[in-house]
Amino acid sequence: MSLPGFGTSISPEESAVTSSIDIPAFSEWRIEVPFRTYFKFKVIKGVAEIFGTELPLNVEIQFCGVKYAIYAPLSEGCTIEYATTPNKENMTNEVDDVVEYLSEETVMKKYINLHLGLEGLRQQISDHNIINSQKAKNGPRVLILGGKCTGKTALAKILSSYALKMDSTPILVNLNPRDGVFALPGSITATPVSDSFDLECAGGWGFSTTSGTLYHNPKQPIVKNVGFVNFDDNLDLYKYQISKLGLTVMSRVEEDPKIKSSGIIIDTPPLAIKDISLIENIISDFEVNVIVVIGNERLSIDLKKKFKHKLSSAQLDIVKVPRSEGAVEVDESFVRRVQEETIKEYFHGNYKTRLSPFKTELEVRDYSIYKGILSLDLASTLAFLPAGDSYTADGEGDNDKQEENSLDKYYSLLSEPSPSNLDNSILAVTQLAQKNMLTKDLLNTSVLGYVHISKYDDTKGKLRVLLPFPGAFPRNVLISTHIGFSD
Ligand SMILES: Nc1ncnc2c1ncn2[C@@H]1O[C@H](COP(=O)(O)OP(=O)(O)OP(=O)(O)O)[C@@H](O)[C@H]1O
Repeated sequence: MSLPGFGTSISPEESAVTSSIDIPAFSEWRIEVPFRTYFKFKVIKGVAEIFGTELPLNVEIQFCGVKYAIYAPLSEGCTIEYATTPNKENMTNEVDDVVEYLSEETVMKKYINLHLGLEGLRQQISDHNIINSQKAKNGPRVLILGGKCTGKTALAKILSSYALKMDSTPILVNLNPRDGVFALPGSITATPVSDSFDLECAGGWGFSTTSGTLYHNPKQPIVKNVGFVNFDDNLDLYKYQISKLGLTVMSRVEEDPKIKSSGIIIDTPPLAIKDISLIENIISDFEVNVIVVIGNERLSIDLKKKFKHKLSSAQLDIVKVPRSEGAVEVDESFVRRVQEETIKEYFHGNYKTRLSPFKTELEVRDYSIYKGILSLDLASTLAFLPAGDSYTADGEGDNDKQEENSLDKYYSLLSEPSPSNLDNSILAVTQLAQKNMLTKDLLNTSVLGYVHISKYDDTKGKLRVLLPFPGAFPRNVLISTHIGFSD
């Protein structure tokens, strides 16, 4: 058992026995569970929540590979019973210790105040919209900004979960392609949050409708492909996809009065003032009217200077909130492991929901496969072109008319598929049928789902493919991502 406020380690052997802990009111119990350990627990008394999602009473919950805070939001506090066991799926008997400590220094009250401010706006707008249905207004469009691992995603989860508790349905937008939010890493998504998150899933989000009808209500995201985990691997493609996602979200908002008054919550990759043109794009694409800056005074001052005109005309509010001490730096190997778990779960499910993926073979010649261009590769390609020439997917020269249909900054056709560029990779299946496809359609399409290529047999021209469910595979255009995975 730990002393409040001090980190200790629980080794899985010593804790085959169940222990319990009382979390005092308005404190959080921070836990870091490694991938080789299962942390099983249940709330046996009081109310407990993780990043705004309330935990059920007396129901066993299981985590592995997470850094979470269990918060007691009510004055009676709560009691948790827990035990740790080795994660057998790792095929090793080695286990790692869980790090845990109780903290009274939580920022949750400040985050709840922020939520209450947003909820006040939603109520005013909802009342206005009932009376003026012809001139209905949009709910708050909140952009969360901050440095690396400052708890942006945790705050996005808290604000969405609390909005849901007040019967709102905000759209949660994830612009960080490192995270797979109801989709695979390498994408940006927008998801109406109409039910709670499934914290036991990789990343703490839940399944999407691609997995079918499940134990926990699956969500239906709008997905745009980026194909990279680092947003600046091709900034032009990233910005383009953000603007297309913004258009889709803003038209979705118009179709549904509840979503319209609930507003939008946007999570971002770590951005600084040097990324101001990207920040300006996001603000205009999603009509952002509230910016929340986490723990970075300099950034909030710089933004206030930059958007002075919008602040004075009350078009924009900039709010600074403190960073939680619990938000910890995660290393590259941890991020990669969460990405792998997200991909594994997409095809195979998890311990609670087993899915039945389907293996099949496809003829490569039946498909057009495109691949996102890395900015670095583009720079070297352009360096080899004679002056005045531009590279297009059709291999034709440059002129004004072709410019708008040109893919040259974004995608190139994989004209020579090979094991080196296809084996162990993820392909996004677009909504585009191959027939009569225009290059600009490829940029504007959304992602229908993903497949995994385990092997490309170049002598037979066949791809060995894993699909999330059985059935005929649509002859749609495919986009090969830079996301590797071996099943
Ligand atoms: N209060 C907290 N207690 C314990 N862990 C926390 C807390 N807040 C956040 N974390 C954890 O700290 C890590 C970093 O937080 P988070 O992912 O929210 O930051 P981020 O700013 O979105 O990161 P990135 O810069 O990678 O986008 C995550 O593993 C998250 O679960």
